[in-house]
Amino acid sequence: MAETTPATNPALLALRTQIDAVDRELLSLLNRRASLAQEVGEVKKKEGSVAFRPEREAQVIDGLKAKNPGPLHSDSVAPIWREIMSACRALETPTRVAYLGPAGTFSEEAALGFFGSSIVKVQCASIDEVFRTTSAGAADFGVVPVENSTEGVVARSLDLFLTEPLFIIGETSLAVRQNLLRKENSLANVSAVCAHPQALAQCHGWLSNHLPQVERRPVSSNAEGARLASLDPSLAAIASERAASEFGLHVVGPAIQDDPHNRTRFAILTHPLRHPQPQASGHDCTSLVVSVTNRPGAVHDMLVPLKQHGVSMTRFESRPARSGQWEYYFYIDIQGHPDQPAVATALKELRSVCAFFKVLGTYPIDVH
Ligand SMILES: O=C(O)C(=O)C[C@]1(C(=O)O)C=C[C@@H](O)C=C1
Repeated sequence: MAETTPATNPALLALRTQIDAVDRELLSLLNRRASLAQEVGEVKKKEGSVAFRPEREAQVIDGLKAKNPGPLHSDSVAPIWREIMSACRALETPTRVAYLGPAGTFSEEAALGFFGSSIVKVQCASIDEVFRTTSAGAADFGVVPVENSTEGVVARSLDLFLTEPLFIIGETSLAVRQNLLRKENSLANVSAVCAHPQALAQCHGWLSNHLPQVERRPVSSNAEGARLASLDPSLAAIASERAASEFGLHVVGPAIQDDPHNRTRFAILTHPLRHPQPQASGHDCTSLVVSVTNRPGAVHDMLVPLKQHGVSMTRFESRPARSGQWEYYFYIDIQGHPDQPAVATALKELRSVCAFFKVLGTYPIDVH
């Protein structure tokens, strides 16, 4: 049974006294760290440089994970230090982050996971608005989904990378657990299931088995679906547990995604005039979008420079170029940073064989 009276066990009391002392030491150390970050902020202001350094944050976390003696689990190191650095960064300058809202979306979870919770949240109504808000400078950074392990690419994000003047400075990925949420604690008499089209697709099998006759209603985000379900008891929504508590809904179907390993990858965007490209962290990725003229062997030729210079490719996606000529844009991720001579040479040679070539960004590989 849960403990309801004050603890009297002397061993427990003694241990808690020690924990209190350690916490006070930690607080004092954290404040020392925060003062140093404030001084770093002053130095950066004088030299006119930016506060957020994704490569430095990645190195801090990588370094601590490598030296962690335990018993603290290594997976706990990244979230703890992300929060510490988020709080320290907020003392240097506010970080305004745009993402697909409202509160409770997976995009919000990704934004908080990447930047920590000491941010200014800028909630947007669509992926287009995240790009526009970040381009216009109403947010310093934007967080957009780019790929889901069940459903594939998020086409709108990839298309906007082509036209918007933003570049990628980071990535983060989330395990996506979808749940059926309702105001009533029952699966009976559901008139429609409201969710983002990606979520409806990720739960296709479960919906076909459990609610075969029920309308599937696409809405702008899962959290918007949850908001609608909180207003109309006949509706159900597919969304996160966070959204359930945000909108006071019951989880009537937990983990209903067809793939138990369902993950979504997000890109962190910024404007090149407001933020420089991150410096090399030692574990970096470079994202590009290219096209080649439609001739036999063109795609093969395009990849030869990567092979010749030993640069490994971790992603290769195609999207129709909408020219009506069966032409495609290829979204490519390679490992490495253009500061590395082999990467720089491979990119130079690749550019020379492409009809279109744009570097979308260079950034530290996700260290969660
Ligand atoms: O090292 C810096 O440049 C800092 O500003 C300090 C710090 C940190 O708290 O460690 C905070 C923000 C930056 O994004 C990187 C690291």
